[in-house]
Amino acid sequence: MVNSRLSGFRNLSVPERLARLADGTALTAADLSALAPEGGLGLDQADRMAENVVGVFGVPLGVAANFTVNGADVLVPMATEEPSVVAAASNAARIARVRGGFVTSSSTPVMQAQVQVLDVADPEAARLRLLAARAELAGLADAQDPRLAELGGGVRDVSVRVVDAREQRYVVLHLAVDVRDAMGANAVNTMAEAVAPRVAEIAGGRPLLRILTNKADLRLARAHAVFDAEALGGPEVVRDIVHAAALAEADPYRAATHNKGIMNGVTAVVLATGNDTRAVEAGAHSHAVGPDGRYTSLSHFARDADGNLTGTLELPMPVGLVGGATRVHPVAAAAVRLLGVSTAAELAEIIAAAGLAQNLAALRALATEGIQRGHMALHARNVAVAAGAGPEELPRVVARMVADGAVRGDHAERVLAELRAEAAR
Ligand SMILES: CC(C)(COP(=O)([O-])OP(=O)([O-])OC[C@H]1O[C@@H](n2cnc3c(N)ncnc32)[C@H](O)[C@@H]1OP(=O)([O-])[O-])[C@@H](O)C(=O)NCCC(=O)NCCSC(=O)C[C@@](C)(O)CC(=O)[O-]
Ligand SMILES: NC(=O)C1=CN([C@@H]2O[C@H](COP(=O)(O)OP(=O)(O)OC[C@H]3O[C@@H](n4cnc5c(N)ncnc54)[C@H](OP(=O)(O)O)[C@@H]3O)[C@@H](O)[C@H]2O)C=CC1
Repeated sequence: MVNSRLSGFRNLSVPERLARLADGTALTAADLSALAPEGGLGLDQADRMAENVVGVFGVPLGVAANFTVNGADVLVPMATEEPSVVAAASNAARIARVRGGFVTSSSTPVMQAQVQVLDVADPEAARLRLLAARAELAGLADAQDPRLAELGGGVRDVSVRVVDAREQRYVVLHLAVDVRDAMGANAVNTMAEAVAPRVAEIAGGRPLLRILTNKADLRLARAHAVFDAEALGGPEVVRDIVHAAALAEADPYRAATHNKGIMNGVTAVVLATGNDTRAVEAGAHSHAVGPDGRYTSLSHFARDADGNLTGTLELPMPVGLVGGATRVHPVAAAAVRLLGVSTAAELAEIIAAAGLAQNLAALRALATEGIQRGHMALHARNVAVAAGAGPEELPRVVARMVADGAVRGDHAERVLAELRAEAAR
């Protein structure tokens, strides 16, 4: 079993970190070479994944430490260009660990496709006719993907809505499909296109859009954790994190930033595993709109009877282990093996835990010393490089900027000039 408590991991060199991962995880030799600087996505592979390819864009892949999810330790791969994200996730997971880590759950992996029908004379009557034809439509859809049915997936429901829009009243049929371990977009889109002519015939109209909805509200992942008051810094910190979360619930201006903090964690794991970041982002933000139409926070924090902080997060999580780039991209395949997950549901739940961890780390920083100290100390490396610091100069420029409390390009240039003048003397 993996021990995610990687003490001192940050102080190792990259090859030392890789050697540490090789020991005690399911990573293969091929995975390790895919993670090495000269490994990864080759141009040939890249050329098959997208169009007009001229190169490969690298993004740092980090490993968040300290995660315990449902009683088992897990190492969480995160692909992100943003400094302090991996540190913050590890930091919050370390705090969550004190009280057992994250407890997660998820719904059945059901994605939905929509079929829009236009020019229907009596939309309400058409709705009832389509509902009466549910079994026929489900059978037609299932016939498109016999493999999915063999794997225990397939159509779970057929529903019909009448949508009053600017142009007219549309009949919109939904196919709800259990897509098992796929993200499922291609699978449900194929089904939607296949049933559309028959749907239009029954409704007495013209079919138009036949596409999945990214409001994947039937495919939810949830994470919960108790954060120990003392480990957080005391009862005042718990109190102020609750106030910070309350503002996010009430104010869309704050909610957008609060949710961006959650997505710092979510998107990094989604990208690392080769999943569709846009689909997950779209699902998350649509889920953040409550029944009253207001945009609010995806997570909730409260003080429990013992004075500790409890945090919960629920969001759509359309991610897969098959299809898309998940198996094609060698680094994504390595990331999945590092996680040790064998179902899309397990992956979805770990991503929810990473989102909650990220959110807690940011809120704790914001409710105490502010974001700049921890975040800017790590961002300082980028500022120093942009100012022209070489590898030898980097640690000294970073240390001076942090000590001076001035992590800025102009200050980096000044420090660099001073260091070079000193060296020339
Ligand atoms: C940055 C820290 C973690 C420093 O926090 P610290 O208290 O100085 O950290 P520490 O040195 O005491 O270390 C504590 C643990 O954090 C991890 N850790 C600590 N440093 C590193 C590192 N360099 N590399 C790898 N791991 C690191 C590591 O796990 C370590 O445990 P240990 O290994 O020592 O037992 C803290 O200040 C923090 O969590 N800040 C939040 C940062 C954050 O949220 N960044 C995201 C970017 S800001 C943003 O985009 C979103 C936002 C903030 O606007 C969202 C919102 O408004 O809600
Ligand atoms: N709006 C959006 O979000 C859209 C997203 N996309 C893209 O669609 C892609 C994801 O589509 P997706 O349908 O997941 O990909 P694929 O069609 O590549 O993979 C799904 C297929 O894999 C096969 N399969 C094998 N093993 C399993 C298993 N254990 N569980 C489930 N299926 C299995 C199934 O049938 P079989 O063997 O017959 O293939 C299934 O239909 C992503 O690249 C995404 O970016 C596309 C359009 C729109």
